[in-house]
Amino acid sequence: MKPDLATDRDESTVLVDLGDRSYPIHISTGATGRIAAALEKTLGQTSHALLIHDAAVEPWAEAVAAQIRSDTLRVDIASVPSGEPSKSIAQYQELLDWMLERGADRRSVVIAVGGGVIGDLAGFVAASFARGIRFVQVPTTLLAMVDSSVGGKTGINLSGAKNMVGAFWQPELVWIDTLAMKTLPDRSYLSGLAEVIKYGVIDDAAFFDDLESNAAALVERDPEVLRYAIRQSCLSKARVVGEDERETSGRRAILNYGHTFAHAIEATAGYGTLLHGEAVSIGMQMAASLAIQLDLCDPGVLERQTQLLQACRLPITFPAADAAAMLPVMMRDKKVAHGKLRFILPTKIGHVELVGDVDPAEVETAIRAHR
Ligand SMILES: NC(=O)c1ccc[n+]([C@@H]2O[C@H](COP(=O)([O-])OP(=O)(O)OC[C@H]3O[C@@H](n4cnc5c(N)ncnc54)[C@H](O)[C@@H]3O)[C@@H](O)[C@H]2O)c1
Ligand SMILES: O=C(O)C(=O)C[C@@H](O)[C@H](O)[C@H](O)COP(=O)(O)O
Ligand SMILES: [Zn+2]
Repeated sequence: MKPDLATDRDESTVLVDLGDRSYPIHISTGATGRIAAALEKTLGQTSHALLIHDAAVEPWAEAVAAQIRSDTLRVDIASVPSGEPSKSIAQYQELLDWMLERGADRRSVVIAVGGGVIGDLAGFVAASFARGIRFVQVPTTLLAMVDSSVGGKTGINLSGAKNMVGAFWQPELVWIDTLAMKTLPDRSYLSGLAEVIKYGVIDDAAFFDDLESNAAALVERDPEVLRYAIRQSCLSKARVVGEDERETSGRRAILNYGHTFAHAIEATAGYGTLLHGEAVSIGMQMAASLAIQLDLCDPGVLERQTQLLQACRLPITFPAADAAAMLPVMMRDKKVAHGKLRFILPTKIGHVELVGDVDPAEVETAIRAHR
């Protein structure tokens, strides 16, 4: 079925300010009928686009392709199987071979249409093909709209380590149209709310308050509340990425709140068993418990976080969590420095810190608290 591209004209733009790598995040409900003009404005004249999409959003990808295809712009389309296992070396290689076969060159542009899996995978293809070609993010999940399409972290998984192979490679444009979410299943939609709540805990106490007040509307996908949540999340992410693009100063690491636990859960449970956002929800619970154990914050932080996650119907425990299996995987976390684990831990709602040299016994206790 062809998606309805009707617009309600409520649009805004957030700038990711990175000097000559700056780009806009365009947020709308129904502006995809104007994506061709936006692409031309951003990229100038382009003759070849390689559109890589999640198999589940084929109609949306076809609609985007129909908008941009012209006598002067050829659009090739590749469909990728849905799900986390597609962030693999095998799928990456298949796409590179396809790019070569389709005659891609340094003037071609990759367009990623899908959730975080497609954005990360297609972004890494763009980052590495011919040593890097331009790419555009067209996110179709809430999680991709609020997080993965912004900031230029691209990559694929190794069997025992999430996102272990990849590159920082910024898109030229992020095109968010919330109409794409009309077909998004509840489980995937709700998992995106975990990363939304993350911004409240790490960076914006007032936003956390708003989320508490509007949790029911958010779960019901109220369009106005949703656009507000997407915009606030993108503002937070853009600001943090603008301050520390490649996670060198430690500032960007705050976006990793809950992720040391989450990535270990994802890898040990098997990729795709839990959605990334679900693992992040449980990981944030473990991180908040660890912070309380280390006397960094009071239990009220965990209580408020628990209530908001539950109001958003997110999981807060993982009964199969296996601390003995998770700890060695956690040692491969990208924040590990000089062989020591480092965690992003809250001191209060709206503020987190990078904490090093944590006793593994405390980590095990925090994992067990949420089994
Ligand atoms: N690069 C980053 O900064 C960053 C940030 C956060 C997460 N991530 C990565 O993102 C991935 C998770 O992203 P996700 O939650 O979007 O998962 P996903 O890409 O797997 O999408 C979730 C599910 O929704 C389906 N889907 C997507 N759009 C749809 C639509 N509009 N209608 C119907 N079905 C649709 C997909 O087929 C899939 O089954 C993880 O690999 C995670 O590591 C990356
Ligand atoms: O953009 C970032 O920086 C993040 O940490 C955002 C996370 O939500 C995201 O899951 C990211 O892919 C994790 O990065 P990694 O460096 O820990 O693999
Ligand atoms: Zn994440």
